[in-house]
Amino acid sequence: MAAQAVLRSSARARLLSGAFCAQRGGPALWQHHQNQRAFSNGKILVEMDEATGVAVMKMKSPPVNSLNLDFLTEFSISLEKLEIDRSCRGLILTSAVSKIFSAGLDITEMSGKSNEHYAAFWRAVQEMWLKLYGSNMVTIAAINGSSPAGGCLMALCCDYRIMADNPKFAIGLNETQLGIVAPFWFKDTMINTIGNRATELSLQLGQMYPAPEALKFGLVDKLVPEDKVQSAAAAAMSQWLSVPDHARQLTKSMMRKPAIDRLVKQREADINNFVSFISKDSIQKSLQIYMDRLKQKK
Ligand SMILES: CC/C=C\C/C=C\C/C=C\CCC/C=C/C(=O)SCCNC(=O)CCNC(=O)[C@H](O)C(C)(C)COP(=O)(O)OP(=O)(O)OC[C@H]1O[C@@H](n2cnc3c(N)ncnc32)[C@H](O)[C@@H]1OP(=O)(O)O
Repeated sequence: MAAQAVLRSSARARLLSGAFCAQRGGPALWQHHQNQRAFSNGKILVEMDEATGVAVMKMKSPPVNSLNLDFLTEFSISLEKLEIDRSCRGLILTSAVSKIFSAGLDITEMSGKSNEHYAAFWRAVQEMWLKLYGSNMVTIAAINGSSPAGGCLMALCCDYRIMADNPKFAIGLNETQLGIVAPFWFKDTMINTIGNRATELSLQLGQMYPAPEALKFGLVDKLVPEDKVQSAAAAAMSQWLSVPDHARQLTKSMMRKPAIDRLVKQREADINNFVSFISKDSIQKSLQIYMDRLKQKK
């Protein structure tokens, strides 16, 4: 809990000091309507039901909800805002973009930029993971579309995953297919979900699993028809919220703290490692080839 407390208090200090917000022109304010509250800061919409204490966070950064520096900053601010709100007990993470949950890290943020930019970007990716994986809220991913790499990581950070039963939607950590490597904390998150052997296969092959296969591997917990994803997430949430918060939170922390502590201890080294890896000519070339292929498939 100590690392989590430090994280939470430093993030809270930043939030309250407005360091993030000043940079982005001020915090998004709650809008009230009956027993609903909502705020939006451009790429993310949050709607909270005050009666249930459940917030729904919708990623809305078309075309594919790729995780760029702006998105990640807004995501972390939004999450922190919910985390410090004592009336919010549960979070459903989903997408407002049709057919896509999230395309993962924005590849253009990892190509042709300065080392300073890579470092700031990676710090933001770490921050997203630390906050979501370490959240005290019940977190449920309502995966209503494809979810490669960083998108899969976001889903894996949640406590429970419900995916649309459509074989066209795939999920997985496909980094090796891009010629890059999932860092140890991506790997740890996957091991904690599906176990060591399945993770080894999955990561080495850079495997993307169509929804039915993802269910077999335990990468997601439940499949439901596409139009039932949100209602199934709400139903699962009420079951999770029937457990006393303090007991559930301590249990969650016990399960996740070793992985979180590991990154907290090595945060700067991990950033340096990312920067030296991603700035290599050979890696830049691989990413370029992958991006060219993506564009050519049209
Ligand atoms: C010992 C250890 C040593 C070293 C480790 C050290 C450090 C670690 C180093 C690196 C770690 C990096 C970890 C990286 C994680 C990631 O998340 S990488 C991103 C992976 N994502 C993908 O592979 C997704 C690629 N996209 C797709 O498969 C498809 O786009 C889609 C299935 C998501 C959607 O398909 P469609 O609906 O058909 O849409 P389009 O393909 O036409 O795409 C529309 C538009 O969006 C652009 N785009 C798609 N994905 C991305 C992306 N991730 N980033 C940026 N842009 C993206 C795509 O090019 C199209 O653009 P336009 O052509 O319209 O301009």
